[in-house]
Amino acid sequence: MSKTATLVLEDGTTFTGLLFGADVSVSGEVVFQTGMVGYPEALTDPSYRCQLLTLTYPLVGNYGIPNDEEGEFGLSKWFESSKIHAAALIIGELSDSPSHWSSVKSLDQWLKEQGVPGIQGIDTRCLTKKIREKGTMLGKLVVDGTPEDSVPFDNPDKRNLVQEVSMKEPRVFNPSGSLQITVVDCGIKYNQIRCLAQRGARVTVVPWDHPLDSKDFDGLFISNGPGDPQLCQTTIDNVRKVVCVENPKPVFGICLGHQLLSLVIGSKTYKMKYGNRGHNQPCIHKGTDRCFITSQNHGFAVDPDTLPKDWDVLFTNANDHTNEGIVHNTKPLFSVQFHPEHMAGPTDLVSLFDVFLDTVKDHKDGNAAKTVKQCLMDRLTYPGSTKH
Ligand SMILES: NC(=O)CC[C@H](N)C(=O)O
Repeated sequence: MSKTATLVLEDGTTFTGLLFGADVSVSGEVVFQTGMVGYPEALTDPSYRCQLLTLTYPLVGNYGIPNDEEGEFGLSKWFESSKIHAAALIIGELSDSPSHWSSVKSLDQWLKEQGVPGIQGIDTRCLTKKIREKGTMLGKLVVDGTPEDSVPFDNPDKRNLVQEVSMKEPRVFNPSGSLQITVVDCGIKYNQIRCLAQRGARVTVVPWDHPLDSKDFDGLFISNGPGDPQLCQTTIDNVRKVVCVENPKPVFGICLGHQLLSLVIGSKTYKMKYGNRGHNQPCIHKGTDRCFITSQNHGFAVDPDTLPKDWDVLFTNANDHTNEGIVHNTKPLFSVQFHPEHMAGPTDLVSLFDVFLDTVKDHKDGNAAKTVKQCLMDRLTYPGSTKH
């Protein structure tokens, strides 16, 4: 018989459910994600660190958990990092009979092994509506028998979470690649490394606070990661040294990387009411007006009204009109808020990696006839369109 557990929100609301996974009480920030699939990828995404992740899809775990096999470039084939980073999983109903060719264990078993608790039997629709009305809240999952006061609320926005998840030493992937890309690891998802390496890059992943020197790379990539971007001052200062120069090497940032690039150039970021997490977020590309469906996982956003004059908005969210990307008008610098590389999400914009690496190659060869802004425009224009 499963133990019961209680989810306590900072406004005093409680939800009681059944414990699964590890028998441990935790606290953090309660967020919701609307994806219908992708729980192995989401749970191992370092951007979810210290978050109690609510999945709005009603039945979770039905395709089980795959074996952690090594795939291309020595990266885990199915997971986005080496372990679960979310603090807890909150769901409606747990499937106890997973069925899929790749499944080797149940979600319950995996969470137990990883020391992460889950709670099921929660009215996730009610919980999500509450978060949408009141905004993201702190919360704790308290296992039956544990005194509630012994688990204090813990605000992850007060800590530099990036430092906790970033690699400690530089590491090279695809050493025979021809274009040298330095990747600042702020909590990177493996598929970002894979997307760069698959396109011929030699990828050197460096820790979040690694000093940067343009002589060391042909292009710079800034990864996703957890927490408030304003707490990454060391990364901001390091990136500024290579970006705010007359002729910077090409730069591409994703999610936290987008927020950090924005802070580097003097724009502002803010905490959103409840963020955007899911695999069906529509983003409009400025210039072609085309709408692309994207995967997202973020709680902070860039204020586009604070962009310097030589920068432009690249994408805007069609639901809430928040900023989804920026691009320099003439220099090879751009970044996006969404995840073009997402494994469980749409691949509409995975070609942004091609644009980045083509730009890196052209710059390396002294061949950059077009701005990256124009290259993005060319790539994203509908093939049959007569408009542009
Ligand atoms: N996925 C990410 O990189 C998230 C970025 C940042 N931590 C946010 O929540 O907005």
